[in-house]
Amino acid sequence: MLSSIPPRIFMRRSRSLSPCRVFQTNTKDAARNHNILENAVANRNPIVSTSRVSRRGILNEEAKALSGSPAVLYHHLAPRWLSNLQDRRSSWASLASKGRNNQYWEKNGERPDGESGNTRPYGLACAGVLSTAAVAFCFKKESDNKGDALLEAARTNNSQDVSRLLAEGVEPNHRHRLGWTALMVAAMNRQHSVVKVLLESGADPNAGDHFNNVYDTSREKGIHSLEVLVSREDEFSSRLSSRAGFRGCTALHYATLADDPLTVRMLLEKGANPLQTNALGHTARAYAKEGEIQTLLQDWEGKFQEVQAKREAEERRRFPLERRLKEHIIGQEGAINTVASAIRRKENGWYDEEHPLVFLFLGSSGIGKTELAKQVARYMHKDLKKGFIRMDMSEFQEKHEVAKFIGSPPGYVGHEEGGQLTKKLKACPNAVVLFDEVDKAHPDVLTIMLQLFDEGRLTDGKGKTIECKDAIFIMTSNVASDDIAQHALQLRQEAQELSRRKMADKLDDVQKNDDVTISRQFKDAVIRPILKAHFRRDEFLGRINEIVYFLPFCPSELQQLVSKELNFWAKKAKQSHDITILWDRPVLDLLAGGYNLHYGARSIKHEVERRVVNQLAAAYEQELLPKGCTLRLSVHSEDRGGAQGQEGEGLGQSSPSLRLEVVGKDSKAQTLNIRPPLSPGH
Ligand SMILES: Nc1ncnc2c1ncn2[C@@H]1O[C@H](COP(=O)(O)OP(=O)(O)OP(=O)(O)O)[C@@H](O)[C@H]1O
Repeated sequence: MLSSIPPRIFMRRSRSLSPCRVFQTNTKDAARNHNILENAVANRNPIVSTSRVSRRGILNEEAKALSGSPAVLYHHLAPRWLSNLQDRRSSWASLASKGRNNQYWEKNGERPDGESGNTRPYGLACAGVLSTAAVAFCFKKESDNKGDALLEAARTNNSQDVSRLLAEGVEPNHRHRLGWTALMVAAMNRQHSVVKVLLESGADPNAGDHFNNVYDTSREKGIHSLEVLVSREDEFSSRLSSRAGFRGCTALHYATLADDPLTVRMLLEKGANPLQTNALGHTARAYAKEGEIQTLLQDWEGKFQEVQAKREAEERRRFPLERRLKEHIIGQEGAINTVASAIRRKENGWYDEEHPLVFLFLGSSGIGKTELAKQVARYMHKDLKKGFIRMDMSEFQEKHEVAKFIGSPPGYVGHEEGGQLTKKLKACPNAVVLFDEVDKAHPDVLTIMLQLFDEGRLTDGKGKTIECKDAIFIMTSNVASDDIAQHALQLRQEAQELSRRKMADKLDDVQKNDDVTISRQFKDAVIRPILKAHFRRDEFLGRINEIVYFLPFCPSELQQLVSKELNFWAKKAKQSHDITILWDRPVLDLLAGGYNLHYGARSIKHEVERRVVNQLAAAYEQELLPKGCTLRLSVHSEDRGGAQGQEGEGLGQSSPSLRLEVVGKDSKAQTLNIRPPLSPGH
């Protein structure tokens, strides 16, 4: 029977239990401590479920209370282990005898096939395999595993061994197979000299623990929970609760839990971030006892915030928002500058704090209105998902749909659900909120939006008020988009005419510039009246901080859009099929010809898919593209019909078409003869 117990459990070190001692315990104690494991399973993560952070919840109170007396600790823990082992042993035996080996054991041993009808031999075989697996598992942690030796030396405060191992090239951030680092072990066990050596050797004080709790880790790693518990207590610390969540805890969190001001100070001085939170969102200070560590962390948080603010300001100066936005958005310089300036005013405190920032993005479809809003959200909230709220206002065209927006009042259907906007704003009151196609919203919805823009707060159907003065609201609309596009095209034509004339007159100040600016006069005389007629309320338009104009793309921007698309597909071809795609400038011009003013960048995407990606897919299907080949795209304009089937275009046309060639190792190109998918021979 004993052979089915992982031998590792018998090999616990002095701090825990020796095998003989385990079995010397009296059964009365065992009964008292019975079912600890099951209770723990039933209550997986008490820390998550309680909103209040408590040291007591995370520290293993039993061990903490008894830590001063090893003898008492032994007597306390021994029955618990005995009872757990007995429980496990009987459950393994029963599983084995039923021929239902569990996942853990399947991982460690081979399950014989085809023995479903003969459960007894299978059960015995399993028991044998289980014990073999357990032995193998025990020996897996060999002393020659230098990374693990480092962890062990950190735990036992053997700074000489730590230094030697580091000098031999062991990675200072080496992790235990269950997720923690040597620095965390040393911090939790108050091993000051080891903490010092590790920090000096480059151990990262901000690395977070991958271990969450015994049960999650057991599931994730496919290791038995008892085994995980033993490892955590033996190789990390027995002072911590097996149920609390530790994922993301740094060495600073552990030093705080260990109530060790010296280590806390050492870590802070070596760059530990006191504002860093664990997976539960708690900083180290949340686990500090009142007193020295609490004050120390509070002081450093203040210092850190100052340094962080300075660093961010410096970063903004070095890499201004305009440049960041231009990395993702082609053209639309005027729109980018307007938005970036407004955000800069807000970030630097040069704005009206009583009102949120409100933009109206105007322009035709597919020219980057939504994309700009997304990039602003990304800048403001990094990659935080809830920092960007998108509301499709065409869903709020009817009067009764106001309820969907902010929630129904008490007694009405859907009251409990709450409103779509209010729910999301509650989760992130300073989000970037996009109201797409705002012109489609019902006037009653606009009234609510006006209140939101005006007061920077919103009351939901349950009567709860959400303060959102720090939010950024962006409305988009296609209203007046044709007028804007026509005006921009006209301005561009005039600018080109002017530069042509200047060139002809050999004047110096010729500007080769496709950028045009919508004139104030056009805005006042054309756009304002259209908006007024549409929204029918001056106060609504009056609350908009900036009306931002998006203009149709000029030829050079279209080429950039085509390049962006081709690069996207080339990357995909390389990653998925090891095919290299090359193209030249005329290809960009040819594909840019597919631009449609009404569909914007979407028409370019579509053109690239139609003329390039469809051909690639057909060629691949017909096995014309061997793995590792190079494919060249070029424009072919001879009046000889072109390679049959290329792009599926007709024969005998003189209009330029796209040619796909495979370039061989000898640099010779061979035109692909792609059969149209519907050809009879296919
Ligand atoms: N200026 C641009 N630079 C780069 N990509 C763009 C640009 N404009 C549009 N796109 C791309 O085209 C697609 C559609 O763009 P977006 O959603 O921003 O259009 P929109 O102006 O909001 O149009 P709609 O009014 O139809 O919502 C996106 O994939 C986007 O990445």
